Amino acid sequence: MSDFLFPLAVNLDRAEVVIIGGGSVAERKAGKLLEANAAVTIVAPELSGGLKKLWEENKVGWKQKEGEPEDLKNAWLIISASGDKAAQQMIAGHKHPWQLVNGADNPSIGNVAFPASFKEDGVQISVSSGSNKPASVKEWKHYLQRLVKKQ
Ligand SMILES: C[C@@]1(CC(=O)O)c2cc3[nH]c(cc4nc(cc5[nH]c(cc(n2)[C@H]1CCC(=O)O)[C@@](C)(CC(=O)O)[C@@H]5CCC(=O)O)C(CC(=O)O)=C4CCC(=O)O)c(CCC(=O)O)c3CC(=O)O
Ligand SMILES: NC(=O)C1=CN([C@@H]2O[C@H](COP(=O)(O)OP(=O)(O)OC[C@H]3O[C@@H](n4cnc5c(N)ncnc54)[C@H](O)[C@@H]3O)[C@@H](O)[C@H]2O)C=CC1
Repeated sequence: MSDFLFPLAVNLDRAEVVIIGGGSVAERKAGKLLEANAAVTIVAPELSGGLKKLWEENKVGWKQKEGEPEDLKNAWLIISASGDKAAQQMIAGHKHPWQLVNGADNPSIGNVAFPASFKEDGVQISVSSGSNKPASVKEWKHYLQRLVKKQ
């Protein structure tokens, strides 16, 4: 991933998002994407409890298998969240150049990252490190939240 990421605020309404992996990381990403009304499909042999519930409630799709090139075809955004090297290589090798990839389990295969965000008074405030510093962006988010609340 480049060390400069362009901040773009995106409308995800009904956008096709494919998540390869069905564990706790996939569950956190799916939760945020559903808030934005994206159309989320999980590809994974097994699902976490939270994702299983979302699938039972018809809120996400589920292909119960390992990720394959075919699964990426219609995705606007692909999220790599399996922690499986073979799946990461499959995504890096088969994604189209115009597709967005979030390398949640391996930032080097991705071109987009999820910032740490909060909303206050109708304004969304997002923090991104431009590299891979999730703990640092989380601290900045908490600092900014405290600052905004004081006023
Ligand atoms: C590159 C990036 C790609 C991406 O995922 O988009 C990425 C990558 C990785 N994160 C890792 C660890 C954790 N990340 C979190 C949490 C968050 N991570 C987020 C973003 C990003 N994480 C992107 C960069 C953002 C930037 O720097 O600008 C946030 C902001 C947004 C979100 O995820 O939604 C959200 C906080 C939101 C908030 O609080 O608001 C927690 C949980 C926690 O801290 O509570 C843990 C510890 C989990 C544990 O240990 O249990 C690991 C190590 C894996 C390992 O070593 O095992 C990798 C991969 C690697 O480094 O290889
Ligand atoms: N970006 C972030 O915020 C964070 C990233 N991570 C990284 O993300 C990865 C996943 O973490 P967890 O969700 O906690 O793991 P987990 O072990 O709970 O879940 C892994 C999931 O991937 C599935 N899977 C395994 N091989 C697969 C394949 N070939 N195709 C499709 N699905 C497959 C499993 O069935 C399971 O559903 C780890 O590599 C970890 O290092 C971890 C914490 C935070």
